[in-house]
Amino acid sequence: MAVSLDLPADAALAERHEKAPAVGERLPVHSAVCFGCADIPHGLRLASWVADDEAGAAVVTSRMELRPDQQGAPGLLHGGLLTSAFDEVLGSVVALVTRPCVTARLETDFRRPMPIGRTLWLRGRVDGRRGRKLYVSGTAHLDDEHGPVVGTAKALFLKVEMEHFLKNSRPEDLEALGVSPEQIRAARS
Ligand SMILES: CCCCCCCCCC(=O)SCCNC(=O)CCNC(=O)[C@H](O)C(C)(C)COP(=O)(O)OP(=O)(O)OC[C@H]1O[C@@H](n2cnc3c(N)ncnc32)[C@H](O)[C@@H]1OP(=O)(O)O
Repeated sequence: MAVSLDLPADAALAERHEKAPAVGERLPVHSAVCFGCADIPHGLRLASWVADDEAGAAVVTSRMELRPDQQGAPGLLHGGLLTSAFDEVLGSVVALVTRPCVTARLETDFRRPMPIGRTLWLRGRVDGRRGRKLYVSGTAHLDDEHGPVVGTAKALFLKVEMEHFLKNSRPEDLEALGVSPEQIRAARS
C-alpha cells in the first residue's frame, strides 16, 4: 500500500538552515554533471533562487526553458521531464533545511499541456518535517511565477547518511569529488 504524502498533524515547521543561502540568492549548481541544474546540453538546466514564505518555511523558485529536444507529444513537454524538474526543485528546497536527503516518493499531477518554446516557473516548499521525513509540495506555472498552473507535485524526502552514497554511487564519480578509494572500500566492507 502506498504511504501517504499528507503532512502529519505533528510535523514541525521546516525552516532554512542557518548556513543556507538567504532569500533572493541564486542556488549554486550542486554538481557539474547534474541532469537537473548543471549547464549541460541534455540537462533541464533549471535556475533556482531562494524565495520568501509567510510562515518561514524553506521555499525555492526555479525557471526552466522548454526546448524542442524535450518533446513528448508534438510541440509539448514530455511529462516525465516535469516530474524530473519537480524532483530537482523539491530536492533543492529540502537541501536548504538539511542534507543529504533523497526522494522516497514523488507524485505529479499534470494539469495543463506545456508548449515547447515557453518557460516554466516552478515553486517548491518544505511543508513540514517529522524526524528523517521531509514533506514537500510544488507547483509549476507557465510563462511567469503567477501564470496558469500546469502541474502540481507532492513528495516525501528522507534524510540519509553519507554512507548512502559511499555504498551505492559509482566509485569513479565519488573519487571525482575527492572521496578516497579507502573511504569507499571502508563503507562497503
Ligand atoms: C544540494 C542537493 C540538491 C539535490 C537536488 C536533486 C535531488 C534529486 C533527488 C533524487 O533524485 S534522489 C534519487 C532518487 N531516490 C533514490 O534513489 C532513493 C532510493 N531509495 C532508497 O535508497 C531507500 O528506499 C530510502 C533511503 C529512501 C529509504 O530507505 P531507509 O532504509 O533509509 O528507510 P526505511 O525503509 O527504514 O524507512 C524509513 C521510513 O520512511 C518510510 N519510507 C521509506 N521509503 C518510502 C517510500 N518510498 N515511500 C514512502 N515512505 C517511505 C518508511 O515507511 C519508514 O517510515 P516509518 O519510520 O514511519 O516506519
